[in-house]
Amino acid sequence: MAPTIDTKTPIHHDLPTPDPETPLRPRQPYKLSTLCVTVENPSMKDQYGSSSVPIYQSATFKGVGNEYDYSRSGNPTRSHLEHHIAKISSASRAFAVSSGMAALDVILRLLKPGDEIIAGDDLYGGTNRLLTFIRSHVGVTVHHVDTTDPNAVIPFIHPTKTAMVLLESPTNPLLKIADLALISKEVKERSPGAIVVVDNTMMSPYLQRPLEHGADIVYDSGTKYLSGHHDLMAGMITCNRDDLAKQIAFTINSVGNALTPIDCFLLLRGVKTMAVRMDRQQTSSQLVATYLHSLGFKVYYPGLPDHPGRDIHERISDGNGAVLSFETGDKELSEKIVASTRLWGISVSFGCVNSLISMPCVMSHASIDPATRAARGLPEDLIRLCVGIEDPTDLLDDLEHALVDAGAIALNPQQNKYVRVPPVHAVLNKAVEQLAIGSTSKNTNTVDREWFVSAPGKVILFGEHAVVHGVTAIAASVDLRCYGLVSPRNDGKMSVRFNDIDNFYGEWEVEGLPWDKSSVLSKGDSHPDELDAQLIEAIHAGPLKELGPEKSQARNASLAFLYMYIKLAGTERPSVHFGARSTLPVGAGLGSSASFSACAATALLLLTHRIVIPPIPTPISAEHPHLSHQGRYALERASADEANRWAFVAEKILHGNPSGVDNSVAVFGGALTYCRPGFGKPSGMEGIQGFGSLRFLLTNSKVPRDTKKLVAGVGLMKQEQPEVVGAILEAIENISSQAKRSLADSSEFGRENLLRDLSAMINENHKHLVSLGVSHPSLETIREKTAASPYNLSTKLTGAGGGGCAVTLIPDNFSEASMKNLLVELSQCRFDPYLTSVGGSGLGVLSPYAEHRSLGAGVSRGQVTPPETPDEAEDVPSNYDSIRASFETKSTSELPGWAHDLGKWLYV
Ligand SMILES: Nc1ncnc2c1ncn2[C@@H]1O[C@H](COP(=O)(O)OP(=O)(O)OP(=O)(O)O)[C@@H](O)[C@H]1O
Ligand SMILES: C[C@@](O)(CCO)CC(=O)[O-]
Repeated sequence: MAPTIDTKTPIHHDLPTPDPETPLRPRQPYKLSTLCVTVENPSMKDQYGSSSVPIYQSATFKGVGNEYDYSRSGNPTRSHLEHHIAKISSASRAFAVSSGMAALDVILRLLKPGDEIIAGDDLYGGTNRLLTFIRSHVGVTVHHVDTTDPNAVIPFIHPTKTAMVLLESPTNPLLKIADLALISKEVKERSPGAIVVVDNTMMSPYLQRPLEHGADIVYDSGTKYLSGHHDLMAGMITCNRDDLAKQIAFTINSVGNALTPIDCFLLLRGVKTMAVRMDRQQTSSQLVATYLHSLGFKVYYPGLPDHPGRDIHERISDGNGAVLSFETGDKELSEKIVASTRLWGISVSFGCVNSLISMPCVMSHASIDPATRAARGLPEDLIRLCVGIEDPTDLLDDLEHALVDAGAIALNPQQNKYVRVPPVHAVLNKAVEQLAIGSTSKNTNTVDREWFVSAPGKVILFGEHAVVHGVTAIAASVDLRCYGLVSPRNDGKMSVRFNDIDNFYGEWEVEGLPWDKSSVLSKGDSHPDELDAQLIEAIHAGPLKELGPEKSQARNASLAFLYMYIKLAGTERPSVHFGARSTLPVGAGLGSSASFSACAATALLLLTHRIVIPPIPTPISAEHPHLSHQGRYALERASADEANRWAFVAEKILHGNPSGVDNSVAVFGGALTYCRPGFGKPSGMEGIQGFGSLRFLLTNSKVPRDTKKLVAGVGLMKQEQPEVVGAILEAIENISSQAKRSLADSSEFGRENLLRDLSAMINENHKHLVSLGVSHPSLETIREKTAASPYNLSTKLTGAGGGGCAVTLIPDNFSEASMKNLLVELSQCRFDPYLTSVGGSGLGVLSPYAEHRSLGAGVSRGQVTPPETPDEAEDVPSNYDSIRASFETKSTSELPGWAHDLGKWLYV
């Protein structure tokens, strides 16, 4: 069957420039983006006026001598697509086939044995593979040359033998630029019969139309930008020469690789949005390229000022596209970066609305053998980025996290910005970490066994108790912290000291602990959801058997620590001491247990190398703006997540049924909304802005209470009166979500309105907590005192209630004199009032690097002997100066300043 395509009559492009309305108001031709979205073919009007081209899903058409008879030869949906692509490609003819490679195959069938091709040396791997095939099976000679240099092409042009010059610009993946116009001219002058073919996939017709620059045939993989969604495969061939169009149509019809009607439909739909997609994608690409370039990576992108082909590219194209690549200097490092991204999908191909990352040498270009890759200058460590339409901030943030996780960049605390780590160091550092992680030998490095950590307490503004049952809570860190220090012993014992709980000291033989009652967790394993009841029982019956009910606080804290020690240190069993100290009131609703849990978990995770501190970055000269760092993020997110998971384990031991909000604030700091998983709705935490500017008064009623019991009490009430409690939970959820909205829109909303609304919500939330039975007369007294004239303040209980602390919102216009009076009044009632700021840093670790330590600040070995401490420190190597003695003897008020002065703290 002959193709139905009429190759003689050029396509009449629709949407011609409109006539001027008056000579004074000339009208411009429509822009390409308008043409892209307007799919109209004046010679194929739809009988029903459908606004979208219908899918003619029919293999055959009835009748004889009609325009369409068999879909291999022609199909109305395909005709529409071909007409449209021709229109936006400055072409008279277009052909749609089943893939980009099918398009090239059709084009290469123009060749005959003995012909010569000149092709680029940085071609897509699939192109290369097909060229190799036709070389051996058709007897065509292929010359690979650097087409970025027209002078390199000229010597290969033979007046009669050169049948085809195959060009790509920019090339994939090195983004080399070929002067399509100049090469076309040179070829035509020297070998008039040669055909110039351009693979335009990297640019799409929206950004580059090589037919306008002298090319004879252009092809595109329609799978990429033309369709834009990676939901179809297609190839497009365009040309302006009838002789070539005839041969191409003949081949497509003979081979039967024309595009199916449904794919034609999808492709046509995709093309309509191509202009907006490409605009967004290339704007983001420019940001990504600039960012990587500023870090000192070798970046290939024509939008960068130092790109060698930039001038030529600007002349022949309308934009820089959305593919770029960069070198890291090390293949292994590149593999780590690629594996560490979350938003950037690891995938071959490009042109999709989603961003992709790949390593050409192991993916799209793997079909080129390594020697050839090397000969063509394709770096093995090259990473290709294909930028999508996601928010560029997220793309940059994800990339930055991947670079940090892989060790390619690291925070330079002096400069407070990320800088590139020279590749050798990055790989070495990571190798050292790996070694440490993989080590099973007893740790002999003393410094490796001293870790000083700290974590903040929290104030819950809305949603305590309800959060345990799936309601969203709003909480923020407070400027009171727990500190944890793990330090070495060398006598086969392990010990704990809890200064804040009657200065409790406990000591055990390491080998005497109930190791056999615990299943050892492998390095990569997470703790299961359920606590190991057998281990808990064994710890109670063994190491803790002497601690009676009067020592329940110490017993619980020791249990939490021993449990994690046995679970985490099972293979190493280091002889260490752990001390905890807090500037927070213990058991008062300000999250003392969560900050203790975060400290104990983190110290143990560092001790057992399950989390590691990022290597010290080596500064480079190039400045670059830090994208996400706001005084935090010096500790990697993965480490923070792991610390948070284990802090939650300790919280379970201390609390019974914690929601996880307290430990999340202790680890991540700031202010956040938190919703516990498992309630059939979106869970997790989200940072909130606008909280940090609020002022709060915390008042400790000093009435002791037990969070575990209070939480269990609400749980019981829920079981007994599900409807009553359900309604309360719903009301609290409404408060939280309204508060979240108000805080998020505070600038629009107005500060005064925000404070007024928050006050009202505080009162309402407290009433619901009263209904849940978790208030206390002392808390009601604090409420009355703060609500009375002239203060008129709103107060609610915070945390578990039943005593503990109340939180009062302080309006901006609250006078200092009133504050003074209120503080006096509350103190006279024997309460402890405390003005606090919220939203500070989360988990912190004192940097282990000598460069970050302040000499002398913490050194006290031999100066002070901690009370009741055995002399085990004598066994510690003499070149080691522990900070333990000072840690255990500083007064609570001195503690934060002393810790701060020890050196650089790295925060989550
Ligand atoms: N500095 C510390 N040293 C040792 N153990 C501590 C320390 N801080 C808290 N704990 C442990 O946490 C327990 C207190 O937890 P509890 O949940 O009752 O209070 P909270 O966490 O301050 O209040 P909330 O959970 O309502 O915020 C203590 O009994 C102790 O076991
Ligand atoms: C009472 C509670 O909601 C907050 C304790 O600070 C318990 C929890 O969420 O784990």
